[in-house]
Amino acid sequence: MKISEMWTTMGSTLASFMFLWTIMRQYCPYGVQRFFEKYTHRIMSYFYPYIRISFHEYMGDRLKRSEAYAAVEAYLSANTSKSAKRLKAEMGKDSSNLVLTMDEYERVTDDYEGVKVWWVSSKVMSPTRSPMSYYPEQEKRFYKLTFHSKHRDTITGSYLEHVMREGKEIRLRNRQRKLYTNSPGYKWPSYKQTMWSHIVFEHPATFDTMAMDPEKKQEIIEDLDTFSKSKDFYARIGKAWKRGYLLYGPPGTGKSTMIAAMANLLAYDVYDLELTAVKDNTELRKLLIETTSKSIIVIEDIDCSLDLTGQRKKKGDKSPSDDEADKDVVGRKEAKEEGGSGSKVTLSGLLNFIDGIWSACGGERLIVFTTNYVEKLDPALIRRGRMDKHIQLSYCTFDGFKVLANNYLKLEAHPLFDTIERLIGEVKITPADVAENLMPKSPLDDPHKCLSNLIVALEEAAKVEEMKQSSPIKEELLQQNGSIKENGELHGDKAMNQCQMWLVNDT
Ligand SMILES: Nc1ncnc2c1ncn2[C@@H]1O[C@H](COP(=O)(O)OP(=O)(O)OP(=O)(O)O)[C@@H](O)[C@H]1O
Ligand SMILES: [Mg+2]
Repeated sequence: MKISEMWTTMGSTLASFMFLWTIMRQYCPYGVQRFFEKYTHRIMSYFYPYIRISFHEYMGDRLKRSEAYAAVEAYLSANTSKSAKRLKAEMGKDSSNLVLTMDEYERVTDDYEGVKVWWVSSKVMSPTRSPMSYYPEQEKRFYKLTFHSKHRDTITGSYLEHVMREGKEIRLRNRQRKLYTNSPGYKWPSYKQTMWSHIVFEHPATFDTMAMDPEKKQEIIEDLDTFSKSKDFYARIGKAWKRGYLLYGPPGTGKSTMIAAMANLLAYDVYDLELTAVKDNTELRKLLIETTSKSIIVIEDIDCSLDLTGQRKKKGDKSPSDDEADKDVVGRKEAKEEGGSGSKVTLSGLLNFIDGIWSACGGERLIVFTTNYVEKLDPALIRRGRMDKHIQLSYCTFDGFKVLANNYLKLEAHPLFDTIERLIGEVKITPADVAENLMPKSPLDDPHKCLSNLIVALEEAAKVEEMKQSSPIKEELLQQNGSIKENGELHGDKAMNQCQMWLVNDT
């Protein structure tokens, strides 16, 4: 018998067998079905000497996207996009180029040390849980690798290691850094939907553009650098690879800017956690699990986010100076209660979030809190181990001013610098205020004009300081009347007039 005839006979026999099997299945008891399936599989594998390995996008309870799947995706996008015929295009890093990956159900080949392997990208739709369920149908994507069984050791050993290593490197190179936020409001319950929504992170701040004491700046850079290279060290000392930073200081001193600079220095993603939008401690934990490594988890204005500060205080344990800040906290809480979406996150939930058992998953993460009122925070929240490094950001110094002058006006020296150096040592002015004065307001504003604006602002602020010291008028009174600061801007004239009026009334 000719070979072609043999194949034809075999094909038709198999087809008849499959047909019979389909009919039999309907009437066979389950046990008999299993028995047949098991042996069919064995017979098939005897004739079919190929091995298949699947890489599913979500494993287990689907809490996290599989790292292996992501690495394979990156590897294939770089190595096989030239041979694949159907491709998916996505915007790559810096939105400047397109990244091509294999489209679904596409098949490509790869060669490794003379061994040929096949990759197929595929997906299956998982059925909904019940006919009445409002869970949408889930897409389960996966890549399937097929190779001859005689190459088993090479493929499961060095080839897969090579794919993972290269895939991870490509992912790091092509990664668009992201700024995540936990979006409030109702979410359609779905396994696939993540707890975070994101946009591309494109903040231009760097440590070079930060106005602060140069030594302190260097110390922070070194600390961050050391942290990012300390994987083995953390493993050796038995600590989760994460570090807490507490940034505190008056408004406009650069806390948020520093977070952006940190993210840019280490090329990390940023997770901006809005605590008031987190329903309860369980949701907080889910959010934590969904963060990836190489990221900064930020909770801004931690003192205002929730009433975490007052929970351990007994009634009547308040100092009068606490009242001002407390108003903010209470105000927000009341607003939430009115809206009916109050958060049930507790202090202990937050403490566990930072260094509970779950906090170790993922690794290489910074947790950053910012606050204007460090003294109002619960000591447990900011103890070393949770918030390892406390960084105070303060009013602008002359060194800080020089950085800003260089950023805004490209000036390294100017005859007016001496005056500014003298004045800036006498008054408290935030870098945000200095920056605003240095900003050219019209095309005709030259550096001399901008520096003069700053000098005027500094002189007015100095006069106000002087009057405050020589009169019984309290600083709070001035600030309550909104005379010194309105929307974060320095209003010297207004403040001066107010002071003079009060002085006249006083005498
Ligand atoms: N140290 C600084 N170096 C450079 N620019 C700064 C610095 N501090 C503030 N600025 C400028 O002022 C603006 C406000 O700063 P930023 O938002 O970082 O202040 P903040 O400390 O986070 O204030 P808040 O406590 O109100 O959140 C920024 O856009 C930045 O341009
Ligand atoms: Mg801020």
